[in-house]
Amino acid sequence: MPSPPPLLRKQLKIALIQLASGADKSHNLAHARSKILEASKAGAKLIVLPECFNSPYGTQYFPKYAEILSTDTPAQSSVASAIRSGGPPSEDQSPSYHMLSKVAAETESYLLGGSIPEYVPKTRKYHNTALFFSPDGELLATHRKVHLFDIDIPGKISFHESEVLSPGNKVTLVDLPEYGKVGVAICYDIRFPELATIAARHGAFLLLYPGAFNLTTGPLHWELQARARAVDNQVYVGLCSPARDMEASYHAWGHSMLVDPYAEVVAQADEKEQIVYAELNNEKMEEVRKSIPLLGQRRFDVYPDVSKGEIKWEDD
Ligand SMILES: O=C(O)CCC(=O)C(=O)O
Repeated sequence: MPSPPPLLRKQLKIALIQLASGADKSHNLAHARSKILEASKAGAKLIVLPECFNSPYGTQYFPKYAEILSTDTPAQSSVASAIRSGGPPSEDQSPSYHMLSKVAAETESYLLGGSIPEYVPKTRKYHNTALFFSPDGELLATHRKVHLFDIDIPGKISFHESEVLSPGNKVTLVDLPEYGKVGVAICYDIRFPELATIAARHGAFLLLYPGAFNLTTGPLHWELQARARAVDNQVYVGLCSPARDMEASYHAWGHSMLVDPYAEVVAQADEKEQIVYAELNNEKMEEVRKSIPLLGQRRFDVYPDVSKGEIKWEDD
C-alpha cells in the first residue's frame, strides 16, 4: 500500500512570542512588531502571538481595545472571506490587522496574530478573534473563540467572558500550502478536545492555541491540556501566553510551550517575556504513529467519529 502523503511537508521552525503587553495599544503593536522581526531574523517561518496581545486581558478592556474587522458579515461566510470580499478594514478600524498583515509580508512568514477583541457593528457583538496571515500579508483565516471562558473557582478566580463577548461558531483549520494544515483555537477552547480531534482527523500536523491561563488553572492544567491534545491526536501543539505582569488585573501563567507528537514538552518559557523556538518535522509524527498505531485501532463500530457528520467550518 502506498504510504499516505506527509502531514507536514517540510521542516518548519516555529516561534511562540510570549509578549509583555500593557495598557498602551500603540506601544503593544510596535512592541509585537519588533518581536516578530526578531523571531523572523532567528529563522522562524511560523510566528505566533498570545491571546489579546494588543491589550491587557480582562472583560473590562474588550470594548475599549476592540477593532472592526468587517462591517458586513453575511450569513454562511467566515470573517476571512467577508473581509476578502469586502476588502480589508481601514487602518482606523483595525490598526492591529494592518500591523500584522504588513509584518507578515515584510518577514515573509506565516503569522498567527494571537487574538484581539473584535467588534461587529452589524450584530453589535464583541468576539475574541484570531487573525492568521500568509507570508504575503493576506488574511488566510480567522478564529473567533468558540468556548467562552466562564468559570468560578471559589476563593480563587471568577471570570465571565460571556458578560461582554459572544462566541464564534466554527472549527478552524488553516492550510499553509508549503507545509500542511494547522488547527487554530483560543485558550479555553483547548479544554474541549473535540475541536482538536476534528482538526487532527482532517489532517492538521499542528494545533495552535494563543491563550492566557492564570495562576490558579495554569499550574494545574496548562501543560496537561497541551500534552493531552498532543497525545490524543499524535500532533504538535503550541501554546502562546502573554508574559506575566503582576501590576495587571489578570496574572497570566506564561509558560508558552511547544509539545511534540509524543506529548513531550520540547521547549518552554518561564513567566517572563521570551520567544520559544522549536523545529517541527514529519518524521516525529510518522514515528509515533507507527510505534503507537492509534489511527488503525479506533473502534467507530463502538462509538461515533466526532470528525464526521455536520461540522461547521464557517461562522454564521
Ligand atoms: O481554561 C482556563 O483555565 C483559562 C482560560 C482562559 O484564560 C481563557 O480562555 O482566556
